[in-house]
Amino acid sequence: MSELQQIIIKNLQVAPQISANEEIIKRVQFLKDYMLAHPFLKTYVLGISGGQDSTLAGKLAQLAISELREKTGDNDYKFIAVRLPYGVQKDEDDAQKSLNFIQPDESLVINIKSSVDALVKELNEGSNIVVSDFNKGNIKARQRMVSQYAVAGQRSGAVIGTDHAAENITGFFTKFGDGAADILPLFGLNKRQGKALLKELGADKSLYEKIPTADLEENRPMIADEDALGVTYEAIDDYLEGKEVSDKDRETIERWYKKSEHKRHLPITLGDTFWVK
Ligand SMILES: NC(=O)c1ccc[n+]([C@@H]2O[C@H](COP(=O)([O-])OP(=O)(O)OC[C@H]3O[C@@H](n4cnc5c(N)ncnc54)[C@H](O)[C@@H]3O)[C@@H](O)[C@H]2O)c1
Ligand SMILES: Nc1ncnc2c1ncn2[C@@H]1O[C@H](COP(=O)(O)O)[C@@H](O)[C@H]1O
Ligand SMILES: O=P(O)(O)OP(=O)(O)O
Ligand SMILES: [Mg+2]
Repeated sequence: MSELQQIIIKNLQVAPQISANEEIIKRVQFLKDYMLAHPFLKTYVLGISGGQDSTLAGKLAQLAISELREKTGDNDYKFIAVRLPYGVQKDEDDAQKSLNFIQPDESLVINIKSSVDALVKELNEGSNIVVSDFNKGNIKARQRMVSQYAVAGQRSGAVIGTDHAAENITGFFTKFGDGAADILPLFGLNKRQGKALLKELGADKSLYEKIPTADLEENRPMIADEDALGVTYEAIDDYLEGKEVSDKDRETIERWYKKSEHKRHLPITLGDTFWVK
């Protein structure tokens, strides 16, 4: 294993082997402990897309909140699931399947289309900035962030993020979009470990075998993360478990890792040295 691979595994806290059951217990406990340590907080808020990660994070959050209610007798504790389609979502059925599995205390729908389109129009007509389809995709991700924080702000909530090691390593998230959150219950897991947790939780296969997509671009609808990245999650997961991968896969993974270093830090300040070559 190269020195960089060892550093990445250590930084992203990935274990080569896990017990799915123990990971579920540990992560549900983490969500409960955080809330109990901050009595002002009463809700967890999370966007549910129909993908693997939000299904898992949502289920863990609902389990944590249900247990908190039972333990404290405080019925203000709630998990709030938020559907955030841009117009009509192609895979809405999957999102409904995910909600059905999670059984959230509350379920909201905030359509981000009008606000995203209004900003794109204003940029174009007011400032002559023509927004590309790719950049518009990142605006969608950031509008989802704004929406979730609006709900959290009204409901004494904390926003859950779904970032995990297999996304974090390549920086495959929109900076301050889906990358912005208050708490990350999937941190340290790779994609196959996330699948194992969903299986242990009794999720339908279709929920964890779904092809991962950010689905942000209109010119390339539902494009698979793996196609956008040029590397498979199998290879990324192997790399994160300290296994050998092909030279090509290693180069691709490490290129993404280096390019996205700035996303794994708070805004850069005087005195920061992580970026110095
Ligand atoms: N269809 C899809 O799958 C899809 C669509 C859109 C985005 N994505 C993915 O989501 C991610 C987001 O895209 P992105 O990374 O282009 O956008 P981003 O907004 O997350 O990050 C780019 C921004 O980061 C800042 N930045 C860039 N380099 C920096 C540096 N060295 N130091 C400090 N700040 C820096 C700049 O503000 C820049 O606009 C990518 O991984 C992309 O592939 C996927
Ligand atoms: N369409 C969506 N509805 C609700 N929440 C969404 C939607 N798309 C994305 N999200 C949230 O963002 C994260 C990251 O998604 P990626 O597929 O990894 O880009 C996702 O887990 C949801 O919480
Ligand atoms: O974040 P999600 O839930 O959309 O999962 P995926 O990244 O697999 O699309
Ligand atoms: Mg997705």
